[in-house]
Amino acid sequence: MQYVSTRGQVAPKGFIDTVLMGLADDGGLMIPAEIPVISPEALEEWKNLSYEELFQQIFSLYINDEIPAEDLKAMVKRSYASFRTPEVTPVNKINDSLYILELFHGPTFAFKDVALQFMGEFYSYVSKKQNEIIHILGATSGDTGAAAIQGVRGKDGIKICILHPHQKVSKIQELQMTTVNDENVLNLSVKGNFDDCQKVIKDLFADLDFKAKHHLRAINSINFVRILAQTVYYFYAYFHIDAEAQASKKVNISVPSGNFGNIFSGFLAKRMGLPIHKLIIATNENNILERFVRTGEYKPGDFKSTHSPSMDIQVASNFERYLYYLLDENVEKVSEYMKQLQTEGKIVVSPELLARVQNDFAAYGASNDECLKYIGEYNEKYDYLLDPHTACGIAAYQECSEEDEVTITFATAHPAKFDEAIALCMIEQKFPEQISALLTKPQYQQVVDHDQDEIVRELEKFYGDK
Ligand SMILES: Cc1ncc(COP(=O)(O)O)c(C=O)c1O
Ligand SMILES: N[C@@H](CCOP(=O)(O)O)C(=O)O
Repeated sequence: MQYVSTRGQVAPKGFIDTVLMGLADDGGLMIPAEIPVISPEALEEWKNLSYEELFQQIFSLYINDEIPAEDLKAMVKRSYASFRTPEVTPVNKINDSLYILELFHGPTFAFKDVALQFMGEFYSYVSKKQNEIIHILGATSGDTGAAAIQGVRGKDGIKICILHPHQKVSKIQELQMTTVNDENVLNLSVKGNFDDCQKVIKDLFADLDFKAKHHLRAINSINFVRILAQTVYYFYAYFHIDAEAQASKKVNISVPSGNFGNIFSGFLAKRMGLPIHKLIIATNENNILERFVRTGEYKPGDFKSTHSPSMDIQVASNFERYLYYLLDENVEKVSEYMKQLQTEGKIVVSPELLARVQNDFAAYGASNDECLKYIGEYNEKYDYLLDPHTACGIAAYQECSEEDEVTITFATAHPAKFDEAIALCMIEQKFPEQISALLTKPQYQQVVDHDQDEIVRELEKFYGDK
């Protein structure tokens, strides 16, 4: 398997080089040159695999022979040993038309752990095997940062710097990141929003001299390995709903979305042959993706702080990967559209393309009030406490699903991470011990202006010259 850039200016690369490259050197995003298609017979055989076995099957289609099978197996085992359930991502049946895939049983209680625990292992492996210097630079609206830090803290040969928007993440997210005092971790709290943080890191990755000098590696979903690791639970979820529902109903998946990484993994799984009916994009009031699916116009709007802060994102990084497929893998057109986004501030697709978008996705943006309404309603009716991001997923399921369909909604975080919203619903929750323990710990972070030069100076100090 070779990997190419959505903008076509990078020579094809193998798997490990693709992961090390992160953002493609031409400013695009790396994607597989061809997507492998799984036959219905093979899918049938995969149904009974454990999470770890499924992971191994899927990855073996993408990694060539760059990682020996036994090394991959050991990495996967270590990655999921820290999860609180052997199923890794258990499926919970709520009623005959709704299942919830719980993605929050990892060390930092959010779906990011599923891919980032593996990525920590992967970077550690590559650092040792190939003597690579791994200097991770990432941006977070709260969950990626916590999970990435947890995945690599204290690991030899790796340093990690995470930019998060100052006072725009939940208290628990902030504590998860900033109570870590390992020498290889730096938290920069940037006076700005997530889009500002993401722009800074993308600009730094695009500066190829700076990137090479400091050995910058990406952990955000600009990195294809994140996308691939996230496809595993789409397969797992589908295989773990009732056999009868699989056989007689259309199966939708509703995904709380922001940077478009999680749902793009679903798009990939569908192209690999997983029989998903509708992929439902669930957003909050930062509803650029919903507006795109409704109107064909992709235009970042004004940033809003909502009850689901991890999805407070206007510029969805992985949109470019989807655009590549929407434009029939035409790299010139992708480059043209992305340039247009920069110069004119928007992309508008033709009615024909819009029809294809609407065939690929349904979408719904939940208001703040709806988010709280569903938290209260599901707690009362099903005794199930939704986190505010999952509540947006539920709102989208309620809005976009039909009678002959069954929907799997992804629970992307544990409610304890977002007690600010839960408290507004007048619900008192009991925190898991690992979260309560954070409340009394000292914090380590540096507050910086949203100023690239100031951030570069901090990075130069942290990464050093080697
Ligand atoms: C809890 C939670 N839900 C949903 C999302 C959105 O996922 P994505 O950015 O992959 O679209 C995020 C972060 O992005 C998140 O942290
Ligand atoms: N919500 C995310 C934003 C970054 O997304 P990523 O998938 O590109 O890492 C977060 O929690 O940081």
